[in-house]
Amino acid sequence: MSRIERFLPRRHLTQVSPNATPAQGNPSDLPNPDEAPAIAVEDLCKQYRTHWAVDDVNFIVPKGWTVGLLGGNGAGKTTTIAMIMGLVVPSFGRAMVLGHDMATERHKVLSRMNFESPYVALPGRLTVRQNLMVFGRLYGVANLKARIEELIEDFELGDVLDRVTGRLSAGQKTRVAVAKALINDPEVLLLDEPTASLDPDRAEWVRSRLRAYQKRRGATILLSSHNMTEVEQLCDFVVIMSHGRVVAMGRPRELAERFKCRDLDEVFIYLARVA
Ligand SMILES: Nc1ncnc2c1ncn2[C@@H]1O[C@H](COP(=O)(O)OP(=O)(O)OP(=O)(O)O)[C@@H](O)[C@H]1O
Repeated sequence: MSRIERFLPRRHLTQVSPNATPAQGNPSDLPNPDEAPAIAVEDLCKQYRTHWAVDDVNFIVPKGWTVGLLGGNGAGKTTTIAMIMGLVVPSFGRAMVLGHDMATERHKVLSRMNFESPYVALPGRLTVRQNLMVFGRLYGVANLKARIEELIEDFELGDVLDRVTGRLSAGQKTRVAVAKALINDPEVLLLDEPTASLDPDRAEWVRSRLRAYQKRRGATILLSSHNMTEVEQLCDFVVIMSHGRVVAMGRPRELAERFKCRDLDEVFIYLARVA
């Protein structure tokens, strides 16, 4: 049995096939079934009092893939991501990143990963430049000044660099937060609704920056989003959750065919009503 098959969910639909190709990649980008996935979520559960926020979730994210974690409000996406980051300890099961159990060994892997969410604010009283310096030092970035200069150029931060972060517009804060998330050139990037507060034009701009980063770095991205068009554009594969459980997995187009829907939007609405 290959490593990928070991992570097959017990009850739910298609897992990433070892013969699959990332949609955004090229045919040589087959996931190696014997290579450890970048992220492996195994029998993951989180109980809050009597409520199971995450209930026996299994999936993998092969190296270099972009996987979307979808589901309605309260489905368990943020709790799953928090366990993958090692911020919430699972009640049962484990979340592995680059071969390390995040509940016990996150110190070994934190410098190789990063996170962005518009709901997690950067320190508001620091200027943008100070925030980038602080997070760069926390992540132990070598040649930090040069890395910050690259990010200023990539994310067009020159005009806000010496402004206090807390007083920026939502769109400007998102640009800074994505730049912060890339400061350590992460191999694994977790994004919780990265474009939630942006207008369509800015959202597309951020997606283009993320695509460029993923391509240059070969990074692995796990992305939660309520924007199905965004997911179709960015993701090779999606995992859909409802009430703490995985209810469907597959490539966006395959899922639409499987559920006889026109697109992922319709799949989402269908599963939200029946799952
Ligand atoms: N710290 C907590 N204490 C108690 N219950 C919690 C806690 N965190 C999350 N929950 C509950 O767990 C469930 C899953 O929440 P979670 O935030 O993971 O969902 P989500 O899929 O990210 O939702 P949304 O799309 O609305 O952000 C919800 O019912 C929520 O109320």
